[in-house]
Amino acid sequence: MPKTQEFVVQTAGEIWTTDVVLAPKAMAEVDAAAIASGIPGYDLMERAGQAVAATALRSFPEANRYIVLCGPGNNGGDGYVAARELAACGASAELYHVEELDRLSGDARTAFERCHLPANPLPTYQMQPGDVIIDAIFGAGLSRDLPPELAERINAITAAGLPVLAVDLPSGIDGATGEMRGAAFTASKTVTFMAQKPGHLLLPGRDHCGSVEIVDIGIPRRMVEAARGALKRNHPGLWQADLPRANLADHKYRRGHVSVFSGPFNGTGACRLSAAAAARSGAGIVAVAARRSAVAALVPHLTSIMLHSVDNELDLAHYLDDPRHQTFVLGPGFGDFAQARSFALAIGHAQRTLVLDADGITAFKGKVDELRDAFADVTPRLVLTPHEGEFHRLFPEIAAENAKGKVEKTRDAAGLLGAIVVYKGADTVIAAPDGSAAINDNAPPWLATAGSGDVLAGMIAGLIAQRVPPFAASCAAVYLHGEAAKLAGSPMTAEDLLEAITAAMASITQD
Ligand SMILES: NC(=O)C1=CN([C@@H]2O[C@H](COP(=O)(O)OP(=O)(O)OC[C@H]3O[C@@H](n4cnc5c(N)ncnc54)[C@H](OP(=O)(O)O)[C@@H]3O)[C@@H](O)[C@H]2O)[C@@H](O)CC1
Ligand SMILES: Nc1ncnc2c1ncn2[C@@H]1O[C@H](COP(=O)(O)OP(=O)(O)O)[C@@H](O)[C@H]1O
Ligand SMILES: [K+]
Repeated sequence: MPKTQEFVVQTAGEIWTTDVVLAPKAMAEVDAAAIASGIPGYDLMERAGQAVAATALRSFPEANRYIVLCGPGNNGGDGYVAARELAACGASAELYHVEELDRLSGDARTAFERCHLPANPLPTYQMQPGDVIIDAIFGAGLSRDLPPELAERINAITAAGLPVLAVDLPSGIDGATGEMRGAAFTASKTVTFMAQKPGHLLLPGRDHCGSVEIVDIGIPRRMVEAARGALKRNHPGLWQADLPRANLADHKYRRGHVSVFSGPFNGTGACRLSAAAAARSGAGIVAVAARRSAVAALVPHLTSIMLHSVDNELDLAHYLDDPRHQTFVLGPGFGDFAQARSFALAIGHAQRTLVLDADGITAFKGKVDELRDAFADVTPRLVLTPHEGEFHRLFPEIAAENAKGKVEKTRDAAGLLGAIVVYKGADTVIAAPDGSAAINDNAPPWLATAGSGDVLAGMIAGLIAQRVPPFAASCAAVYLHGEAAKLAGSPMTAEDLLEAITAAMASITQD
């Protein structure tokens, strides 16, 4: 079974786990569709505000005062409902508004009018120990940087260390991209509605949300599911069914062959990490393909992993004559950019599958078209695993589009290249040319250690070699990589990470 989720939807005690991620625009469309279907918009706001009040009482029972900060839109509307509910429960609730009250309209105005609590301008708020801030200033409608005086106020509250419960999103965090717009609250807890937004999962947004609670406010779940589009939170439910199952009729070649290219004589460690990771991920045979000058360095370090001498393009052509050699890793520690390019292109033209990492990515700086043409196919045969620096190097125009977040950038790169792109980091995004995308959030900080990227490239190849489709293989490998790091614990070396792959796989596979 999939592992338990950190995110839960609560409906009258019922707990619903969901991987749905909706950008604010998609959420607004769902909202509008629900209202068009006959559900009054104000009812949604009532349930949202009541859920916030319930969470405030449950999570911060020790509060002296609940300080509800309300913005000019529907996020503020949720705040007025929450304040009313808290006061009705006998709690001390005080209201502060950030804009002129005459700007309120629609459901937010109704919520304000039904609240019957005095509302004061935000600058009159005097912080006191024991205050709990309910942040209902901006949510999905944040459209620009915060005004400087509001940013200052938020920073002062943060500096005072008062606990913050955010409504939908911490104000200042862009729900679509996770970017901070001038300043942002750092919440202990965030209550959101129906589905996660990219800003809850992408950095820095994720670090500002605290724990995220997803509340069902009565929009039919089928509407949420129908709108989910192609963006998901990465978790085993997405790819578990694609993972290979042990089959008594298998032989080692049927369980997949992975070839990893080595670097030069003094740079063979990276390829050995990739090769070992491919083997640990279940590939039946793994081979290192090395330039002649590196063979002597590799011989003492390889046992179950085979070694082939592939010195030049002619050797590679012979190697590709063997139809069992289907899946390749090129880049970790490779060095020679010209040869990296010619090898990668030859693999592409030979209709094979390639995981291109590290130096293999950098080698195609300014030459993305050649790579795309060599791997052009109906289904992607190329997986690219750039970290931020490599992504900027290969896709400078996409990287410079400041209005776009990591999901859009990864999708654009995948579309441009016709490849699966795994844009690494603490919030790795995996995207396919058809727009499918997943955000990963299980990687512990200690995964950022030398060689862990080499391990990931090998894991992806190891799964692809076992016929897991490349997008599913990439999502699975990224998730298992994070799980393995958690099992290995901190501090961790890339070798420790390798050791933990088996247990990580066992923890999510059924057999
Ligand atoms: N989805 C659901 O199911 C439900 C969602 N609900 C709730 O609705 C929320 C979304 O409401 P929303 O669309 O009214 O947007 P919201 O975040 O209140 O902000 C818009 C206001 O802020 C202003 N503004 C923006 N940026 C600004 C800036 N930097 N500096 C200054 N002003 C700025 C903007 O002004 P404008 O850009 O128009 O000038 C406008 O006045 C959502 O987060 C959730 O809490 C529930 O009630 C019901 C069910
Ligand atoms: N702060 C972080 N928290 C969690 N995981 C991280 C963090 N930074 C990087 N990672 C992950 O660690 C791995 C590092 O890969 P890479 O940068 O290629 O390192 P190397 O080249 O040393 O192998 C990637 O899988 C990346 O997603
Ligand atoms: K908010």
